[in-house]
Amino acid sequence: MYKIRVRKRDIMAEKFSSEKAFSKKKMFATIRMIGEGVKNYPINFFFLVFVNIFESIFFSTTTIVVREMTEAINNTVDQTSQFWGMSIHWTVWIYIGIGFYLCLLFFDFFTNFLSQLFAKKLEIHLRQKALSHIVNIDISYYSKNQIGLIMSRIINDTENVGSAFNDFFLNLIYMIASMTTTLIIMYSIDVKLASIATGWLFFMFAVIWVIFVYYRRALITAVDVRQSIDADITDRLINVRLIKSSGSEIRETNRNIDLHKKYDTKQQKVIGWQSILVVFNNAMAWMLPASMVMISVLMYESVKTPAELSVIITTFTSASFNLLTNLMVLTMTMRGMTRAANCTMRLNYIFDAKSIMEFSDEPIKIDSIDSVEFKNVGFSYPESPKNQILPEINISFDKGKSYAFVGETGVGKSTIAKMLLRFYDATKGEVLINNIDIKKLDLPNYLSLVGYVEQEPQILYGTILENVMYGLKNVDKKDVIEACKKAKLHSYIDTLPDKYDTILGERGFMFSGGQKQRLVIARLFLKNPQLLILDEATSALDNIVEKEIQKELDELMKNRTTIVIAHRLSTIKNVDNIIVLERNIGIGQIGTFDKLKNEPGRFQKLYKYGLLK
Ligand SMILES: Nc1ncnc2c1ncn2[C@@H]1O[C@H](COP(=O)(O)OP(=O)(O)OP(=O)(O)O)[C@@H](O)[C@H]1O
Repeated sequence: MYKIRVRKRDIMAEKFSSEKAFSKKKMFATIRMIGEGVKNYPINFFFLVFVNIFESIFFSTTTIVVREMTEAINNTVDQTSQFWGMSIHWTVWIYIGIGFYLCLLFFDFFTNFLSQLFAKKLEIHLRQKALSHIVNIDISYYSKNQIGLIMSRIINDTENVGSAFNDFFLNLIYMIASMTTTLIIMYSIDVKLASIATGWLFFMFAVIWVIFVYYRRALITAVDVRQSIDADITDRLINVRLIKSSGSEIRETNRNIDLHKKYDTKQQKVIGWQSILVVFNNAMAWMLPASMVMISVLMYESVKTPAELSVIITTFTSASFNLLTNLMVLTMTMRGMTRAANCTMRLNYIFDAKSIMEFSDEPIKIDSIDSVEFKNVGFSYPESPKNQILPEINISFDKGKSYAFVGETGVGKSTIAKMLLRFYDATKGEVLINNIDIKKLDLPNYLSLVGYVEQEPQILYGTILENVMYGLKNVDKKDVIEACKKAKLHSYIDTLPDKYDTILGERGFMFSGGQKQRLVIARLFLKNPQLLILDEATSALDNIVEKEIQKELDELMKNRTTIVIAHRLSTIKNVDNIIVLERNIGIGQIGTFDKLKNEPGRFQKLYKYGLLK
């Protein structure tokens, strides 16, 4: 029994504009994402937390050193202070202070080192996870989502989650440890003054929180605009031929300037809120120590000796500086939290996208393709489920025979190829390979027996050798040369200075259409597939090149089950069976070329009106 695991029947498209509201769900999602880093790199993380806590405690205890030193200096008898039953001279306090300072530097170095390391590891982990997710997801995801937007998110948001983690999590730990230590010290010295400082802190925290609500929204909007520009740029670069061939360079440049104007406006808002925050922090930074001095004098001038008063004033001024540093840290924490939450939300648009395909838990491997059958197959694209492309279709393809699908444009010929490659599953009925539902097969194993040539050959940036070998195991250069000879490409490659090591540009820019087709054909000679699918493989070529390529294809087709999707007469003339697809009917006619040519029906019309060229 083979179980079919049904995944969520829901294609989630990437969102172009992110949700603005902050929610608990998003916060937990952020923590979960950082948690993935913790799970994968626990030693790095725990050392980091450890040194960070120590750094913050060392920083806060400087207040004690300041207080003890002031007390010792004010002690006119022997210039010592009493600390935990010991009399310590003020000069010794200087050495202790230097010791604390050096420890602080030591911990500061390791906090920085380990935090950067953790952030980068988290970034790499998320990049790999995102890439693995988007190559595994089914092809319909790409009909709804812009490549540029996905790329922008993978590149920027994974990096930002890492750095935002440093801002958020480390500063949070630092702040909690340091603020707690400072407040404990303050309360142990003077409860009233410590309470006033605490009240002050709460007030500042409330104001900073409000500012952050607006800052977050402005930031989300600005990043949305930038990412949609990134997506737009990628799209234009992919289609640079269109820009060049239509002379649209200036129009494109101006369009880009306009798009960036919008980004500029949105960024001004973000910068505005950031500046308000800085001014507020600075205003408070000046006021708190001054207020502490004034309040200390007003409260204690008449009840304490000048020496006691000077100890209180120095200690509280030093402590309030520590608190203010913590407040700066709080701002960074909140900024980090904002960025981390925003990036997580956008990355989750990618991670939450579910595949709509059904995969068997125990996929079946096959050694050969002996039969191919469409049994009661009906199909609508998941992207537009109401539009039925193929009504019920029944047909079987015999081993070693060739078949050609013909029909008007948009009737669903390429859809047949897409189902055989399992880009899509039939909405109704079954596609059977060796009488097994294609859904139950081990897909990589099945596809290793299938060869596919399409109108626009897929060429990757890399050498000719890498491109011919792509997706194949256990092949060497000798085999590649042999295959290129069969595809009549070798003599051309031989004229290139770097021969098989010649780098083909992006999507094979360096090759002509015919050469690209030949490269794909060479790949298939090398692969030696049992099922060959030719989807309008020669329709983009001129007649002369097409004739040459067709010879190579005929050679490739020999004794292989071949399914051709065709527009050209020359492609289908020699196939064993022609299948005529008709809209809303499905298969209208089947027969050899000679039979259908002489039989009244759709095929004769296509033939007579020259629709098959
Ligand atoms: N991803 C998709 N989502 C929704 N509809 C689609 C999708 N891909 C194709 N279609 C529609 O499905 C129909 C059949 O497309 P298909 O590419 O199979 O036609 P075809 O017969 O090969 O056409 P042509 O001869 O022009 O290449 C078309 O109407 C097309 O618009």
